[in-house]
Amino acid sequence: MILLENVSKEYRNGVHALKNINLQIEDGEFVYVIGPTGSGKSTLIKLLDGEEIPNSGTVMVENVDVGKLKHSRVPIYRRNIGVVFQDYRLLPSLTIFENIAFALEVIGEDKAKVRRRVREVLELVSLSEKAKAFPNELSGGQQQRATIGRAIANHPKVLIADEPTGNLDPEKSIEIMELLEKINKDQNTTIVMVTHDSTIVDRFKKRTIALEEGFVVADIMKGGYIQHD
Ligand SMILES: Nc1ncnc2c1ncn2[C@@H]1O[C@H](COP(=O)(O)OP(=O)(O)OP(=O)(O)O)[C@@H](O)[C@H]1O
Repeated sequence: MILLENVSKEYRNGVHALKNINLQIEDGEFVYVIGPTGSGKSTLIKLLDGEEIPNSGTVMVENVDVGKLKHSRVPIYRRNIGVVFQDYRLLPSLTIFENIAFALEVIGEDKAKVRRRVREVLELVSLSEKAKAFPNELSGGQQQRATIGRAIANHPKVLIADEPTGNLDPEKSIEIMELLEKINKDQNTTIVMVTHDSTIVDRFKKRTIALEEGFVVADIMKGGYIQHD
């Protein structure tokens, strides 16, 4: 479960990016976070993945008080959540197989187990044929599928995605959404996805949290309002 209680974030330059956010996201939910530019969406993601800490309030992810994590514990915490960005962030000098394997090797998994899991993940994201290719030999959609594969390799209970379809054309965006839905359904992975893409939000209906100027202004459950701050 993800729980934010009275969370505020003010950057050092005085910008109040998030103001008194209260949110609860249950295990296995698939939630969009939408809102205009500068409304605080990425800041919310950064609080969830431990990149930023709140000035006040509590951010709990799977019983971890993320805002109170020691700096040195953040990488360890991140191993148990998957993160996907708009710009893929694959390591260019490693093959797709190695990129996914790397995520498991750093947590000390043994080699045979890593190989088995990477093959499984490549199959799931439909990239088995691209195992030996390098990121720059893949299309944007394929690179994003590889990134998703890397993010879920360690069976995270939570997957956080910041504009995962932001660089893709509509057809490829649909493919990515279908993959995320499959992960959400088959593995019961909780997914929090920031998006600007209203076509996707309209087509794949899900709970939608809307931010404006750092406030949650709507929390819409597949079409019906459930909360308005
Ligand atoms: N590291 C930072 N230091 C100072 N201010 C920041 C920092 N990161 C974000 N901000 C400010 O905080 C506010 C919220 O930014 P945030 O990136 O969370 O918005 P966003 O909704 O993700 O926007 P976009 O849709 O453009 O990505 C903005 O006013 C932004 O300028």
